[in-house]
Amino acid sequence: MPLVQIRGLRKNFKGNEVIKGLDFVLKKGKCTALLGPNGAGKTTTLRMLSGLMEPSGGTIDFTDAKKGEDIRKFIGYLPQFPVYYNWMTGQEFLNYAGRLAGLSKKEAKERTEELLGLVGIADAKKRPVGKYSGGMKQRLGIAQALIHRPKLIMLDEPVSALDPFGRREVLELLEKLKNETTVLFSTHILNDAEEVCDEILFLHNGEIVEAGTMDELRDRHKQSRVELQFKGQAEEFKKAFASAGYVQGIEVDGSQMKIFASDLDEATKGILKIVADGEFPITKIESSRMTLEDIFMKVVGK
Ligand SMILES: Nc1ncnc2c1ncn2[C@@H]1O[C@H](COP(=O)(O)OP(=O)(O)OP(=O)(O)O)[C@@H](O)[C@H]1O
Repeated sequence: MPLVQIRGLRKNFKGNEVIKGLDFVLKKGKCTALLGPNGAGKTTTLRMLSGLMEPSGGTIDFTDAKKGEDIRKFIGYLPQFPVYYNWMTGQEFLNYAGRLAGLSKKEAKERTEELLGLVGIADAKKRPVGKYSGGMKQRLGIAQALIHRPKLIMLDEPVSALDPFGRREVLELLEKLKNETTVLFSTHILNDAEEVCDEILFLHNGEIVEAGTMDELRDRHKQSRVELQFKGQAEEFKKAFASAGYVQGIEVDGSQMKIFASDLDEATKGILKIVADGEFPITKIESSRMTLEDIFMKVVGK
C-alpha cells in the first residue's frame, strides 16, 4: 500500500538539471533506503519530499492527505547536519521541538518522555546536548523528527558520520522504528541499507537506476560471485579461469580476482577443482551471492 506516490520529480539549479524525473512509491510501514554516491541527488530529493525545497517539476502525493492539506504534519525530517543548542538538555530540546511542532504543553511533555525511552537516552535527559556522544545526538535528532507522530520519517545520512559504536546504536534504532512509522533514509554505505531496509532505491546522476526489495534486486541480477586472493598478481592467473563455461565475467584488482557466475554451487565446485588441479598460490577463497555493492557497480556500469 503506497503512503507516498512520487511522479516526475525534477530539480534544476540555474538551468542545471540535478534531479531528472523521479518516479517511485514509498510503501506504508516499510523502510526504504535512498542509495547513491556523493552528488547523486539524495539530499536534494529528501529536501523536496520534506517540503524544504520547491521542486522544479513533478508531484508528491500522500495517499491519506485530503486535497490542499499541509503535508508537513505527515513528515519528520532529520537533516544531514542537524544543529542543536548545546546548552539545552535532551529533555528540554525535545520539549521545545514538540512545542514548535504545535503540541500542547502537556502533549509535548508526555511525548518527550516516551521518545527519550524509545531512542534510549532517558538516563541522559538532564545532561546538556553538548555533552552527548555522536550516536546520542543522532538518536536525539531522530526523536525530534518523531515528536509529532509523523506518518513518514526521513533521515539524511543518519549514520555516515558516526564511529562504529554510534553507527550500531542508530542502525538498531532504525530497525525498531520500522514498527512505528514509514522510514526513508539516505546513505552511501550500501551495507547499512542491506542490513535495515526492505526497499532500495538507487540514485545515480539524478536518476533512479534500480529499485525494488533486496530479493527482487537479487533475482533481477541473478549472479553469484567467487572471490579469490592470490599470492602475487591475480592477472597472470586469469586465463586459467576465464574459459570455464559457467564463468560470466571476471574482475581483477591487484592480487584479488572476482569471478561472476549464475550458479553459485556449480561455480564454487568448478573453481575449487581448477585451483586444486593447477596448484595456484591461493591465500583465500570465498563464494557469495551478489551484494548490494556488486549490484550497484553493475547498474552504474563500472
Ligand atoms: N543549492 C544548490 N545550488 C546548486 N547546485 C546544487 C545545490 N544543491 C545541490 N546542488 C548540486 O546538486 C547535485 C546533487 O547534490 P545533493 O547534495 O543532492 O547530492 P547527495 O547525493 O546528497 O550527495 P552527498 O552525499 O554529497 O550529500 C550536486 O551536483 C550538487 O552540487
